[in-house]
Amino acid sequence: MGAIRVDGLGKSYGAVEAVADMSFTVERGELYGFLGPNGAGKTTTIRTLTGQIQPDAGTVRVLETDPATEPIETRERVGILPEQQSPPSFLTPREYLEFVGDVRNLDSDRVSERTADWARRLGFENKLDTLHTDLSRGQQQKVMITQAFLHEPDVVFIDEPLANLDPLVQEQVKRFLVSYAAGDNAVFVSTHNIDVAEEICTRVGIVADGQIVTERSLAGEDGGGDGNDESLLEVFLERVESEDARDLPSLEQIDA
Ligand SMILES: Nc1ncnc2c1ncn2[C@@H]1O[C@H](COP(=O)(O)OP(=O)(O)OP(=O)(O)O)[C@@H](O)[C@H]1O
Repeated sequence: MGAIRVDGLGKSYGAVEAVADMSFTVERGELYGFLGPNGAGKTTTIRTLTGQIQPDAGTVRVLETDPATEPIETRERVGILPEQQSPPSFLTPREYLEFVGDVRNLDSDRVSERTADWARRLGFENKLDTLHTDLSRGQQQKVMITQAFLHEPDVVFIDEPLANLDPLVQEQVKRFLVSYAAGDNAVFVSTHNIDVAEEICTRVGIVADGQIVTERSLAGEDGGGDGNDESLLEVFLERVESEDARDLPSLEQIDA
């Protein structure tokens, strides 16, 4: 019984086949990295897993629930940090997080407590009552991270978790994600950042043309891994390099 189960998922937009016969499972305790080039189908997969769009084919289950038909259950047990989304410009972080807590059925004392904790942890205590429109991109990202974890979800989907964060906060967030997954939760991270995936993920799936082309176990916290010496970057380039990219000159050729 996986925390996330995707079986034969297919999704097209008109003539564009974004995801084709995709299957994978993520267990509790895993920090799973979803790696792939632009247009590989990562966002489309996350959108089906979070009930934002319906699959054309196959099944998706999050905590044994169908996110498209049971969105309320999903909302209470799942956290989402969507791609390139900002908190509402006309609200302050405190107001927005109160709203998120309300939607997720948290009592207001817990919301205040967790808001204060997160603001302290990520260093935005002095911005809690400032309108989002007056916050920097990085400060807005901190609020988005907070909303994803506010209700201590069992499963979290995060698109580019470290976008716009300074190196110090990046380190804190990376450590938090590792410890959160280790606490019997499933953390699913979509990213282009191969180094970060290699550093924090327990397992990665490499996506190309709407399918997982390979999966790899990494060292993670337990020092495990699948004993493969090839770097993740090498595996990535090998598996997703397109015909077009192969035709491009190498950097050495350009220098010459
Ligand atoms: N709303 C849409 N209408 C039409 N085509 C779409 C739509 N959304 C995505 N696509 C197409 O589906 C394919 C997969 O897109 P998707 O956004 O899932 O990729 P991605 O892996 O998240 O890419 P990126 O890393 O660039 O964010 C692409 O070819 C894209 O152009």
